[in-house]
Amino acid sequence: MTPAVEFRDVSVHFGRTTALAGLDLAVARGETLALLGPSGSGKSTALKALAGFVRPSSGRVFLAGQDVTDLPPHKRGLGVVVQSYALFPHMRVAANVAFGLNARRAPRAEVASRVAEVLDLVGMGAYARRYPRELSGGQQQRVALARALAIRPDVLLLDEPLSALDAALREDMIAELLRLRAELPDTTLVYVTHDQGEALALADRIAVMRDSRLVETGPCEQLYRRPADGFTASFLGAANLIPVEVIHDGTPSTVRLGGRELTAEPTGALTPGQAVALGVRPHRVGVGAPGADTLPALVRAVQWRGSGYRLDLELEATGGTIRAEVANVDGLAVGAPVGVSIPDGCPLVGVGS
Ligand SMILES: Nc1ncnc2c1ncn2[C@@H]1O[C@H](COP(=O)(O)OP(=O)(O)OP(=O)(O)O)[C@@H](O)[C@H]1O
Repeated sequence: MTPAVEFRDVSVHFGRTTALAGLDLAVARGETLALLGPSGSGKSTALKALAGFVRPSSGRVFLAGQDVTDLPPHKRGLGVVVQSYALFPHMRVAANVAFGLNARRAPRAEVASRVAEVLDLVGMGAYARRYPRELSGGQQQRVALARALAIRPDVLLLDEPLSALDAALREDMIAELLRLRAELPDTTLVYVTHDQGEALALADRIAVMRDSRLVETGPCEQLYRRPADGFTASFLGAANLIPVEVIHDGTPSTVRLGGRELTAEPTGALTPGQAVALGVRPHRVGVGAPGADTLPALVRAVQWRGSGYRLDLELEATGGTIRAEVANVDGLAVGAPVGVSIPDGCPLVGVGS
């Protein structure tokens, strides 16, 4: 089926800065794709190239199979929501939401009913007569969402829509967006965020970006559980990347870590003897008394995080430091020797990429 959105080898340069390098990416109709990456990785540039706010230096952008690279933003029929709400301060909520419809010269009665409909959809039906300054940040963002939805876009672009909101409101808005998502099953969503929690909660698929490039893309659960790339593993879930040696390639594979053998899930081709990294999330690292079955380590730092403790542990086998999250530390202090256990079945990352 023709993708709703497609980037074909899209690059964007600003002077000598490469903001986006050779992006190839397709998004299916009705799919929610999160573009996830750290600050400056090129996510917003990709979204702007799609919206028509920046022109690709090379490559083409397609919407429903149509090459829109040369079309101005208002001819692309997209809904766009940005971080800063960008509502018109001198217009009431209803007029803000009606803006795109009026610009398209929609009949007055249709505008009125459509405005009421989308305000209800985002739970803001009672606020039509207010001015933006009379609304909270979360309410303003809902209005911005209603304004983007008013034109019934096939594709909705959201650029860090929750980043101006406080943590509690952000949680509410994620729930709200999920509800909205269920009501608009055919609308394609492209969601830019640097927050892995938001991406995992909202997206069907995540595209991980780093240094202007697409690193890896896949369904959320696959990227979280079996990331092929070390950057994905550490960015999505803060995995420790522990150097290990391949002993036996297969599914599962066997690797050696500090004289111990573990089974691990390969995410690419392996050869015995190869040095690779095991991706182990902090909550899967076991910490206890030193013993024959464990890897010797020293506690380098202890932080209380409310719900538990975060430990930095120096592994004797590698000399490197790994992070663990445990419920309690029972008197463990900095400098104490401990025994670390790593479960079988962690993914081998950075293989073949
Ligand atoms: N108009 C511009 N002129 C010059 N450089 C730019 C411009 N816009 C973006 N860049 C640069 O391009 C790179 C990618 O920027 P982009 O805004 O796409 O990143 P991002 O991943 O969206 O980051 P953030 O999460 O901080 O918004 C950065 O190095 C940025 O400084």
